[in-house]
Amino acid sequence: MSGSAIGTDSPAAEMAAATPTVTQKDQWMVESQVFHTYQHYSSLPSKAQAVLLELQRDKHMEFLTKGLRQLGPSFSVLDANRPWLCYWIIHSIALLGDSVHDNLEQSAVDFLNRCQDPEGGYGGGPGQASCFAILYVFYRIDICFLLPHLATTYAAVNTLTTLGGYRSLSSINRMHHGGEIDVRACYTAISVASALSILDDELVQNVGNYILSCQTYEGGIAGEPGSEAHGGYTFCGFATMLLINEANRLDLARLIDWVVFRQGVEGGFQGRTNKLVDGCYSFWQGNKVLKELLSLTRLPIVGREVEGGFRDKPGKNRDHYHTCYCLSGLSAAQYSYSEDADSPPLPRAVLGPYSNLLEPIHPLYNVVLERYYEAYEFFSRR
Ligand SMILES: CC(C)=CCC/C(C)=C/CC/C(C)=C/COP(=O)(O)OP(=O)(O)O
Ligand SMILES: [Zn+2]
Repeated sequence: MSGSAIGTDSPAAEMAAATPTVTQKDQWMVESQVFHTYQHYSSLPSKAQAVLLELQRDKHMEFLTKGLRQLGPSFSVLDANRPWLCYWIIHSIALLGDSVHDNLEQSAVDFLNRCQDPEGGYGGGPGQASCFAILYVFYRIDICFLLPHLATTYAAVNTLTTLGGYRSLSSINRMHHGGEIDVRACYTAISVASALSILDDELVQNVGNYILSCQTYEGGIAGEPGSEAHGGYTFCGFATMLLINEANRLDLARLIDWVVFRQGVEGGFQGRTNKLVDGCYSFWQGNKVLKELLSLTRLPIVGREVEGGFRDKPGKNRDHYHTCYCLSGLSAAQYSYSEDADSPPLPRAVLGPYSNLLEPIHPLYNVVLERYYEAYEFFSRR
């Protein structure tokens, strides 16, 4: 899909003509150069080097589909993160403009359905409560005992939105009671309620006051009142304030200052003061939500381009979380200059060849934009 976003009269044709042939050795040279850059805090790769940074879509797809298959034929691996793994992998695949095979899609929908609590919300997997987990492990009794949780509910709803279609969207029961208290919980609850068109005054009551109480003296937002400001929670807090139309209550000038100063000289963002940059903050901090900052956004090139997948920083192992958020941050940066989703980004907004262009995301929910529209249509009519 990404390729088709390039118009015939697009300046991408110019860029494509200028793109040199890239060997695997070039790829490694560029990556090791960036690694060197990262180690010594000097400068970003030059334009000539950047043009060699071609996204290895096939390798990323291989890594991602292998990850889904490793969950087992009915996603039976015992891991409380399975709804998150589904989201990180399936959203990454959608960002690459690809889709999962129909039988894997069916397994994902069935699995998430088994994680769903009859009262609403999703747990980390069927059989997550300890005594029932023992039954599950020893007797393979999939009794669907659930411990619904806001974070896994967000992951499940975003996965089902990304899969799209009647089978997937109609499997969501739009009810849930209770939950934990912090800024991530505010975001996951408000994001899910908004995406499913069930946001109401009762749910929104006091949420803005709570988030205001988490904005720190530095200007960023902490997970709880009195804690340190952090990029992940700053995204959650700010996105929530936008979703409930209360963003202007925050001290936006200090918030912007805080985010700008989180950008490292090597490109990319650190999550908090005096910490190292990490690829996932390219989404949490570099996202279009913080629009004023977009012209400053640069991505650390942390792809494991030969084997597929992305990682926190060079030297670390690849994982599905960082693959999801590096690709999400990359997409946000690529579309940062675009006025609307219908006009494809200019080549200068796409690091490397124009074929690196990913699908656009909805910056508040972090699902591919067209899947968000489909879900919006679906739920706003029910
Ligand atoms: C919706 C959703 C999933 C939200 C999650 C938001 C998020 C990423 C919160 C970050 C939590 C946190 C304090 C990480 C610090 O990890 P660290 O100390 O290992 O990292 P650091 O050195 O970069 O701070
Ligand atoms: Zn990270």
